[in-house]
This record gives sequence, C-alpha cells and structure tokens, in this order.
Amino acid sequence: MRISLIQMDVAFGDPAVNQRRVAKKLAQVVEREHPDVVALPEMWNAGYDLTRLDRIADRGELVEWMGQKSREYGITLMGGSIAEVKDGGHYNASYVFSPQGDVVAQYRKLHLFRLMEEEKFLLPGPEGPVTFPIGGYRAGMIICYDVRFPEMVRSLALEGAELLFVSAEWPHPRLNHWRILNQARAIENQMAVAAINRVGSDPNNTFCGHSMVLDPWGKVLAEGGEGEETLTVDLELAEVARIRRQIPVFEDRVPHMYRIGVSP
Ligand SMILES: NC(=O)CCC(=O)C(=O)O
Repeated sequence: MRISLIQMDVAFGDPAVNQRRVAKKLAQVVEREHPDVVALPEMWNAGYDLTRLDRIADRGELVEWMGQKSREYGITLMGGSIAEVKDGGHYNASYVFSPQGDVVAQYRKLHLFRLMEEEKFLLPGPEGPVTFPIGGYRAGMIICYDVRFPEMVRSLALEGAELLFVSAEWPHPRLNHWRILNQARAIENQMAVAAINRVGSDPNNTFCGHSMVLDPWGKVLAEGGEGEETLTVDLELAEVARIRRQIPVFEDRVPHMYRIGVSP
C-alpha cells in the first residue's frame, strides 16, 4: 500500500486558500507518486481560528469536494480533519473516502485540547473512534491530542486496526512528545502509524512538522522536517500479523487482572 502524507502549511482562517493549496498538492502527489492513499493534516481548512468558526467552518461543501477528488484520482483520501458545523455545533471532524468517492469512515475529535482552547469553541465528538477497511486491511484514525490516550488506540487495535492515521496541528515545544507518542502507539499496538502534522505558524503557535510513517515494529520508515513536503512510503501491512505472532501481546493480555487493588 503506497501512502503519501501531505505535510503543509495552513492559512489561518482562510478555507478558500487552503482548499486551493490542497487541490494543487493532491494533483502533484497523484501525478508524481501514484499513491493508493493520501492523508492530510488536522483542521486544514481553517487552522485554529476558532473564534470565527461560525463563518469559516465547513457546512458540507468540503466533504463533497473531498469525495469528488478521491473519485477523480481513484485514491483513498484520509481527509485529515476539518472544522465543521453539524447538528448545531462546531466539531473537529475527520472523513475517509474510498476511491469511488464514498465516505467510508467519519470521526469527530473526542479529546479537546485545552492548551489551544478547543474546549471553548468545539464540541467533543459524540460517536467515538471507528475502524474502516483499507486495501484488504483495517485502519483507524485519531486526531492529534487523542494520541496521548493509549486506551483509545488500544480499543482500535482490539477492533482489528492494523494501521493508525494520526492527523495533527502539533506545535513546538512538544516535538519530542509527538515523536515518542506516535512511536509508542505503534510499538505497543503492533500497528503501522501514519502521522501527519502541519508546518508553519499561526498567531499562537509554531507547528513542528515531522510527519512520520512507522512500521508495526515502531521503526521510522519516513520522517519529515519542518517545511512543506510530501512523504511517500510503501507500507507492508502483512508485517502486522507477523509481528503479532512473534510477540503475541494481544493473546497475552490479562485485562480482568488490571483492576488495581488497594493494599491494606
Ligand atoms: N491540536 C492538538 O490537539 C495539539 C495537541 C498537542 O499539541 C499536544 O501536546 O497534545
């Protein structure tokens, strides 16, 4: 499975500019790399311009557009996440589209990141995470801060996810957290991880890039720098089953013994 990650800058609060940028980068990556899957970063339509969401959040048009693009190029499009208005609230929402242009999965960010004031302007997704089929395997997706919650990713692995997409707007000074958390989720769940971060700055943060693809052994197959670039990797997801046989973590779990007792 050939995966391309589009590590890009995001114009603050300007969905039209961002849509044009994504259109151009998608066309380039499809022509040059011939990927099966293309993935985008978090909140790529609006950035963290959260005070203006009522004017700039998507009302369905971008979801339709991403579906058209995935069909036009015959790719699976992991659409990162976008700020959207739905059910009367604002959400940080991810969509995945099949090569036929259909929505195969959607997830609205559950853990809102207070350091960037998400909880003041967004609602937590009401559905929880999902898995979805991808090229004969299963994948799951989370959004940025979610990567700090290992129990959520473990739930996805227990539901069969072999590949995890993490879309992010992850800023400095926490680059080491970003790298280590993604690697930890790959190693402990014996799953491949495709983690896409943005680059550039907004009025409050400078984002650290370093998008990365990890194999299910936790090995870094590709890692970006701090500028705009596209990472393309041929992922061998059959490795997941091999590694899970070699070190059978999922068979060796004893979850009914993990409740902590109190010593007298
Ligand atoms: N957009 C986010 O959720 C950022 C999360 C983050 O930076 C972190 O340290 O966690």
